[in-house]
Amino acid sequence: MRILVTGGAGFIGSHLVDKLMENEKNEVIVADNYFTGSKDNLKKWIGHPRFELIRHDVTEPLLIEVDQIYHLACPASPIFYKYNPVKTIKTNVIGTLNMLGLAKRVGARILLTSTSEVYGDPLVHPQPESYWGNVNPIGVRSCYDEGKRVAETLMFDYHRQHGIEIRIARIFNTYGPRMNIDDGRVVSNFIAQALRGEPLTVQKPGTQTRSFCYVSDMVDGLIRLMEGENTGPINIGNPGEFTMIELAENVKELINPNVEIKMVENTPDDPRQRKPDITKAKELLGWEPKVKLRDGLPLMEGTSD
Ligand SMILES: NC(=O)c1ccc[n+]([C@@H]2O[C@H](COP(=O)([O-])OP(=O)(O)OC[C@H]3O[C@@H](n4cnc5c(N)ncnc54)[C@H](O)[C@@H]3O)[C@@H](O)[C@H]2O)c1
Ligand SMILES: O=C(O)[C@H]1O[C@H](OP(=O)(O)OP(=O)(O)OC[C@H]2O[C@@H](n3ccc(=O)[nH]c3=O)[C@H](O)[C@@H]2O)[C@H](O)[C@@H](O)[C@@H]1O
Repeated sequence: MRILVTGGAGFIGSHLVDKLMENEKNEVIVADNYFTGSKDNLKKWIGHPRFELIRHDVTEPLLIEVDQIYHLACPASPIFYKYNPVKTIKTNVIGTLNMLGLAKRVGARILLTSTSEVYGDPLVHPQPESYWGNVNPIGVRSCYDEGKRVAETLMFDYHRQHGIEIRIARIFNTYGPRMNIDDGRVVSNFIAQALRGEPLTVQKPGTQTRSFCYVSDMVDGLIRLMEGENTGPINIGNPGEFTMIELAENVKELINPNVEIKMVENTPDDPRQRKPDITKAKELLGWEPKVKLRDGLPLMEGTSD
């Protein structure tokens, strides 16, 4: 099996590559432009005979021969996807179009890593896949959430029109080693702050919730979805729900009990609550997360691997 992983030099992508490389029948090709990812995340595979790394931007066509495509390429942290929003839209729309074109040409199965952000600031809680969402089409997050919604539409149109085999995962907040320590996402921020002895910056009101999935559980879910028979979309995430104040208290207790918790201003359109309904993943993929937040957080500490 020859497998392309776009965005494979990033956080989730590099853990996925590690897992795929464990199977000696797999050859893995990573295409990445290194915007938020790094070769360092893949250093143990560089030079391996079953591994290839290509510097490539998915907004440009890619002509290779593969059997499966895991399409992850896209900045995921809000500070990075808002940095150049037009580029984020191009990555989601033109990038997904190019990867679907590749899938069509070579007859490959393609999996898109969509996001819980397609539900916007959800009015239904927890969120099942049947919920169509509450998304601001013109806000500062729209390049990402509307971009992913169009990417999902493209996937289904290629499926219906051209018979492409598609899989869509709606990923909920994921954490683990190799997150960029300066990437602004809440778990990496709090851990970095706790290790430096700086106050943990809880954005107001602090009662907003998220559900955090450890990366090994995420990778397991993505591979099961790819190998299974269902197109999705399927939510992949951990249903344990925490307020940002609770998360800060957990990090304080587990990593550095001496740090303060400080309330700071928030950014526009921050979703107030988020928790996956994972009934479909349980029934169709036989998947549910194993790692609890309190067990996963200490695994982040001071490591790059
Ligand atoms: N981590 C999460 O909590 C989360 C949640 C929902 C969805 N997702 C999705 O999962 C995927 C991976 O997220 P992550 O957390 O590993 O993020 P990440 O930023 O660590 O990885 C993204 C990778 O894509 C690469 N990339 C970005 N734009 C590209 C382009 N135009 N061409 C080629 N490569 C490009 C980056 O360099 C990076 O290596 C993304 O599609 C993201 O939207 C992640
Ligand atoms: O899971 C998802 O679907 C999406 O979740 C995240 O987006 P978001 O939940 O906004 O992620 P964070 O930036 O980590 O923020 C989470 C919460 O923490 C808060 N926060 C963030 C940073 C901080 O220092 N303090 C803090 O309280 C934010 O206000 C927000 O309420 C990801 O970064 C997206 O890539 C992903 O698609």
